[in-house]
Amino acid sequence: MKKLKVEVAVIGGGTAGLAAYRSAKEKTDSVILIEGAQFGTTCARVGCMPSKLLIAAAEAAHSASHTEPFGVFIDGKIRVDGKKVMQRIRDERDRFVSFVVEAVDSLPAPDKVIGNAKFISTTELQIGDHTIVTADRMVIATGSRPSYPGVWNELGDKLIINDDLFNWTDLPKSIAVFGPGVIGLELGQSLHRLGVEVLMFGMGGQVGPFTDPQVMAYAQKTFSDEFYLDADANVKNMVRKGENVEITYLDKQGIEQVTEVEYVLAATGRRANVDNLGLENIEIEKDGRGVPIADRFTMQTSVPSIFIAGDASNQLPLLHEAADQGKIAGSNAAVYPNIRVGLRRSSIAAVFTEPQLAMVGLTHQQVTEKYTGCDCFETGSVSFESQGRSRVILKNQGLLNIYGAHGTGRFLGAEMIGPQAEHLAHLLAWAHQNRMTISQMLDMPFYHPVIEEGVRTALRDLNAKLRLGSEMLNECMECGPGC
Ligand SMILES: Cc1cc2nc3c(=O)[nH]c(=O)nc-3n(C[C@H](O)[C@H](O)[C@H](O)COP(=O)(O)OP(=O)(O)OC[C@H]3O[C@@H](n4cnc5c(N)ncnc54)[C@H](O)[C@@H]3O)c2cc1C
Ligand SMILES: NC(=O)c1ccc[n+]([C@@H]2O[C@H](COP(=O)([O-])OP(=O)(O)OC[C@H]3O[C@@H](n4cnc5c(N)ncnc54)[C@H](O)[C@@H]3O)[C@@H](O)[C@H]2O)c1
Repeated sequence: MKKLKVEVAVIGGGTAGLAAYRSAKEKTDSVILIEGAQFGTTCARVGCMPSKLLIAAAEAAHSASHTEPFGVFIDGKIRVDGKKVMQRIRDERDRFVSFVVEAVDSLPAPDKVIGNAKFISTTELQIGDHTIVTADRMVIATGSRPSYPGVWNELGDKLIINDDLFNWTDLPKSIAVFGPGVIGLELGQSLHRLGVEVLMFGMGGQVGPFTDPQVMAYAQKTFSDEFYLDADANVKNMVRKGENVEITYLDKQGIEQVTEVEYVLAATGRRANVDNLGLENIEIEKDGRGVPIADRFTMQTSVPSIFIAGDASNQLPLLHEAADQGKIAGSNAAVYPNIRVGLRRSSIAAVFTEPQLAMVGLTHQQVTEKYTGCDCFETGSVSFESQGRSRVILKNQGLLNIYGAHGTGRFLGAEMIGPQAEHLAHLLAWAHQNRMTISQMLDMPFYHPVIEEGVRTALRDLNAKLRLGSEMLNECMECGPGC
């Protein structure tokens, strides 16, 4: 058994682990990075990037087949070549992965250890069956994996997760997607737009990441209008039938249906990779899901010398959060016990469906919990259905709800479904981090005709409800038509 002794050991070589390694390395040379499978990151290999590549192909197919309302006709058949679609996704994905792998290759060889890490004690790790690492401080950055009912494994290779989909060499004819959450919607809608027959089943009515019932209802209707989506499905049975899966379910009218699909995609949420880490060998405070509890400003767990970052922390499983948390955790592991609070940005999340979905700042649920009882907040809204620029480009679907505080007039948060929500969300997140009031946001420039004018309408609505600024005018003469 090889023995290594270091100041800082980072477990997991994904986005959070790499950020932790880099920031620890700025403070001490005695750092190792332990990777259990392969470098390249979840984001590049099976997450953010290949999913956006699939969405891009779907958008191309969808735009090409929706030109007629503009008076533009494509004579002849629009053909989706599944093999070519998947080839581009895999090629581009491999390119993104290669950049990460190249960066890892450039790190000093002695700093990298390959093998699964397990805690023996708070200062000792067993790596595979070959190395014992003694480290004064550790960072857990082991990511997450899909979580689904174990009984589905009986479907064998007909049950897939996101990782499998991006290795396809062709598109299937049909798929049942379980989980209309972020991953299910992005992948399910794309496959539908590429000509795959999609059935989507949810649980308890949840659609997307929303907590605002109005915005969620809008999303449910919008996606249900496009493909079969039952957000509170009653699936009676699911069995393998040769090369297909037979699903028996009650449809939305309560009538039993039996259908066959080529694949079942489990997109029913993710769980932190902390269950195989030997945490039972150390006394560390965990939440109900067995995830070490950590201070979100320092990423320190209840064992002062152990820090956690990225999806493993189960705080906000997003790429930029993994990078930020990794930086904080790595830096604090290096300077412990003189740990510092790291930069925590305003929260922002975007889902790349069409229409896009986004959340900024406090969610509706958080605002309601914090401000109910004192009648202290209001909601300003805009529908994108009549919004000028959105109508011009025929992307006029969506609803934006913005929350603001009485008295201070401060912008608290927003949830939205709508055109270019990824960009609107950034504007709003920057305003949120700058602690702007609704009036200050309204003092900012708005061009015409742009989708951002819709944000202005919601802000005006909100200010009127907060009884700040001028009364809401239904027809704003100076704004330009349809703003
Ligand atoms: C389909 C999909 C789409 C997504 N799209 C987006 C998006 O558009 N935008 C966005 O912000 N986020 C997106 N995400 C989320 C984002 O990918 C993750 O939040 C981010 O990649 C998490 O990084 P991480 O470093 O925590 O984990 P990872 O990158 O998974 O790294 C963890 C590493 O730890 C290793 N490991 C695990 N256990 C051990 C062990 N015991 N010992 C040693 N090593 C171990 C793993 O092999 C892995 O390499 C998406 C995720 C998915 C699945
Ligand atoms: N664009 C992005 O930023 C992006 C894209 C993909 C993933 N992600 C990250 O990955 C995380 C995980 O995404 P996810 O989609 O796996 O989880 P999720 O929590 O967003 O969605 C899971 C969905 O599955 C449903 N569900 C649970 N059990 C079910 C069952 N048995 N049958 C049917 N439905 C069931 C839930 O009600 C929920 O709607 C996200 O929270 C996000 O942080 C981000």
